[in-house]
Amino acid sequence: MTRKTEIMRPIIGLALIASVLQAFAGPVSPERLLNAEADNANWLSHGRSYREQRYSPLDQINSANAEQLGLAWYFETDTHLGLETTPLVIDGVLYFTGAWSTAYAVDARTGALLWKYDPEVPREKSITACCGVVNRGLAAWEDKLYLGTVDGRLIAIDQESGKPVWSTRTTDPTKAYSITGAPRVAKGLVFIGNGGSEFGTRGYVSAYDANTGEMRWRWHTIPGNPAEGFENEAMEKAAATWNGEWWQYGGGGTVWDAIVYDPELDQLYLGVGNGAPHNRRIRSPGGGDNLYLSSVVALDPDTGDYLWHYQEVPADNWDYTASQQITLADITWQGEARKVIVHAPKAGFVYLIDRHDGTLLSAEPFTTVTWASHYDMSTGRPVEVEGQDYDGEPAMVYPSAIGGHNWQPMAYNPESKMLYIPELDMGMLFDEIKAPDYKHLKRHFNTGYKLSQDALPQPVTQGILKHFPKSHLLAWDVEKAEIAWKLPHPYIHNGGVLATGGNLVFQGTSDGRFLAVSADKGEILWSFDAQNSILPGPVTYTVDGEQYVAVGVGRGGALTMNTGKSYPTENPNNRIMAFKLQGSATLPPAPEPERPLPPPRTQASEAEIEEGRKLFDRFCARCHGATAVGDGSIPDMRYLAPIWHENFEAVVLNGLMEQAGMPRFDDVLNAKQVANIHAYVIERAHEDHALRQQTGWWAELKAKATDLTTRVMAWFIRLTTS
Ligand SMILES: O=C(O)c1cc(C(=O)O)c2c(n1)C(=O)C(=O)c1cc(C(=O)O)[nH]c1-2
Ligand SMILES: [Ca+2]
Repeated sequence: MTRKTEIMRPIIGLALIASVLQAFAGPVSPERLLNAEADNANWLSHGRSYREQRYSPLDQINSANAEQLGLAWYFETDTHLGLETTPLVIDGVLYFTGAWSTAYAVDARTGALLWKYDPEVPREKSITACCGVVNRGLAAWEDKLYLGTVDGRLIAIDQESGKPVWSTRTTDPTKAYSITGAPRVAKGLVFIGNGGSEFGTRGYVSAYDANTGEMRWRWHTIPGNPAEGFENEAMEKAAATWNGEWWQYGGGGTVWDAIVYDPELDQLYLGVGNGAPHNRRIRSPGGGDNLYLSSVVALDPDTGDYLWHYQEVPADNWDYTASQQITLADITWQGEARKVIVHAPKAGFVYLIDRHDGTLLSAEPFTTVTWASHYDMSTGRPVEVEGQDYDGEPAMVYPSAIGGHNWQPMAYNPESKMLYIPELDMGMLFDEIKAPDYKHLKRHFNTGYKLSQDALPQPVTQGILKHFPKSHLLAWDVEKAEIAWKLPHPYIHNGGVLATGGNLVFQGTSDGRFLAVSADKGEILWSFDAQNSILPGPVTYTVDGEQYVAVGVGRGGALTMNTGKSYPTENPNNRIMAFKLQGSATLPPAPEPERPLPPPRTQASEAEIEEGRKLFDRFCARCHGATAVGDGSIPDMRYLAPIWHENFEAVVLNGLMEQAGMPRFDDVLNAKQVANIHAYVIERAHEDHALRQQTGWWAELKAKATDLTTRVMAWFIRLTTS
């Protein structure tokens, strides 16, 4: 080596560091987003980079020192209605969202609040948020952040001040649309979809100018009424795969979570949702694949023109959305280098899809799957199992409508080619409502099967001991298309995943533990008691050279609201918690739950209470929980204070508490029916109270089981208390 190069070396080094620092500071420029994977200090977009792998190379916290992790700080939001957010981390600031589509900015080192932006969503909107008034996060572009609101607005916020810059309506307010997903940004455009298929909507994605909010294009995922003409050729082609008058029911296909830009191939991928109603015989009598339901669709990001699609579940019948996280990877598949989409949606298979043209390379089950035996690789189509379509006969189907994996983010390590999936191994009984009895209700679930606590696996008839609902953290070897290891969790519906270069995988659990797990072996190395369930995906970042891991804590969303609480103390407000090595902050003790005594039993007959139970299952359980066991995010019907019993009818029928988010039900219920629901709720309160009066280990176990539910537990309780 010459003397000159020896002198040059540190100078070049310094210049490199300076240019890297420059690239990684200030507004979130297009270049910064394209290079997000190398920007270890930050978490610039929903899935960390455009490839949405949720992998960070940071290794200061690693499998050798993870047991020294501790709480660095926590930030308490002012609601308890569910936290599904993935925070963005931009130059020392965390930007995240909470219930009612509220956005927050906090100091990444201390958790101190910098600003809060509340878009003031009208509270009556809660009725058409299928799965809670939750929000999964923000997108950043230059000096702005983008927020989708549960009432269907897309809002640009100034990053520094938290003040709105522009706002636009992306949905028709007279229809049951909602937004829970994070917007995505690329090429100066903000992409946003919506939810609402359970109520009967037609899905679409829109692109808006990031600076002005002007709409550039909109692409519907399914055809509308052919008599009104088709928006494009893709819709005309799709219409040939539908029958009947599907547009009367909306048809579905909402893009409520995954939208991913592929900078290498300059394509935009949509995860398209389920059919509306779920029951295909009502939705499209006469059959058909019902394109583009349950498909991954590729569009031209500039124009919204259709490029290709792959339909994972033709003629969806089970709420099998393809909306779940889309991850981009470069792998070797059967000896060839391939650019693939790695997808593990509700239907229970890991799909490898070629990003060039949508060719299916592999589809292998990662959980119990009974609806299809396998995929025919010559056609790319699933082979459905007879009887699983619940045509005439009820059928226990795996996965359930919640899916083998839902919105909880997974993580993919591009070095080891390992995918970490928060899995749910659970089935559900589909019991069809036949076409003449089916009534479409505007503000309520329209599934085409019975919504009942009896939809749960029944121990005797369904071999429950073999098929007790379970949940695992799965390590899936993508190139081998098989499970590498499985970490079982004690309860269902666990949180999203983060993978790091420190041989670690982070995941929160339903029973309130935040875990560091060794990535190679699946061993729990560290665990923290977070006092509440953890559902979203964690993120990691550095400030002043120190690595942090942050995660949202709090119940809410489809599954916890329906299955009840799995944490024994009262749920505190939703929080963001950040951890670091030697972190020494502590949480105040969680309060004990208050359990007011139930009022005297009513005069209602057994038949009336049973009628109340059915109505509760149909209209109330999706938020207040099966068997009226609440998850703590909204009032638990077993522990209502006297004032709510006195005003029960006014609350349920007349919207007395509408401004707090409790919808009115006078469109579907009358006073007599509400009285029956009330009688059922009081009965459940007495059952619960009696259970808690008993002593001994058996009684204790049962009392515990009433909170630590899963609906199977609910069934068990009903059996053992009746
Ligand atoms: O079809 C739809 O429009 C739609 C929307 C959403 C949503 O926006 O949250 C969910 C679902 N479906 C869904 O099927 C589902 O399991 C689900 C879970 C959750 C959640 O936040 O926990 N949302 C949704
Ligand atoms: Ca759905």
